[in-house]
Amino acid sequence: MQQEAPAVDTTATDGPEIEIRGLHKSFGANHVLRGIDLDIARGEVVCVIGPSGSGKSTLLRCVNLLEEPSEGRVFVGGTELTDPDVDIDAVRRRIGMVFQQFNLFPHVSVRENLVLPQRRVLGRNKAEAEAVARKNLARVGLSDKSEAYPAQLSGGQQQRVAIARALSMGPEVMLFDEPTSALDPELVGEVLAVMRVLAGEGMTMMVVTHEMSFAREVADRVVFMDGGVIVEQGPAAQVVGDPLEERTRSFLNRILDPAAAEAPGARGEGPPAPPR
Ligand SMILES: Nc1ncnc2c1ncn2[C@@H]1O[C@H](COP(=O)(O)OP(=O)(O)OP(=O)(O)O)[C@@H](O)[C@H]1O
Repeated sequence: MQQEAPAVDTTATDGPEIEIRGLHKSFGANHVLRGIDLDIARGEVVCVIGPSGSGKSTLLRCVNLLEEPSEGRVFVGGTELTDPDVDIDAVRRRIGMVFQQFNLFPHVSVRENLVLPQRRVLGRNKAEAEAVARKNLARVGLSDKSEAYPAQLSGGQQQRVAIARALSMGPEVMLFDEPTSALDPELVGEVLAVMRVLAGEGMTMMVVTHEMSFAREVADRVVFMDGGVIVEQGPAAQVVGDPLEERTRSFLNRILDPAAAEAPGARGEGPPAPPR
């Protein structure tokens, strides 16, 4: 029987799980990524922050070749995605991606949203796909919604289904592109809680987010991008708490509104909201 890959394979490997070298991406005359070098270790959680248009989503999309880099190399688990001879579909299966929009199939149940991709893409039999679906719905706390349709769920629940769907494919790494940006504020926490559990399990994660609380509390490393380059990176306590670069500082000042931090009722610690 075909087994689902474990969330983390601690037996492998020496090199980084994600390796990005000299990555450039242009859309016509718009040179969006201007030489990105980034290594992400197995089990590491990296948050990518930066102003709108700085190239964060494009970077993420280049990591699973939803966008084709104009120049540079990308490796996942030691396999070069940018090698023209690579079986890109096979490599992509090792990479789970969660978007701002959940993109669930609206006309089938939650359970079938998890089962169908496993059957179509991985060729799993029905019983096995159902078992994996059950396991991953439990993992995101939605076992009781298995027979519901997406429209019957809240946005937070739909995003948790989208995460469970990605996990059902047994990925080695998970990419999150602003996974909470489309959610009402009261629903953000439940999605972050699921991501926090995954991080605790040792999943390799690359997360584009404006959620500074998540970056501070969960990320092993924060990468600040501006103008298509990495301006600075390091532990969240440094990059978010005490940035070295003026560009990082002014970005953080813009999003972490000091007025809100000092508002009556604020406790003076942790990031104010909004933005989160
Ligand atoms: N498919 C595309 N075709 C043309 N231009 C694109 C495409 N995707 C992104 N861009 C451009 O690339 C630039 C960077 O966009 P990107 O979405 O990567 O930035 P971002 O940092 O993720 O911004 P945001 O925080 O607003 O999502 C923008 O100027 C955008 O218009």
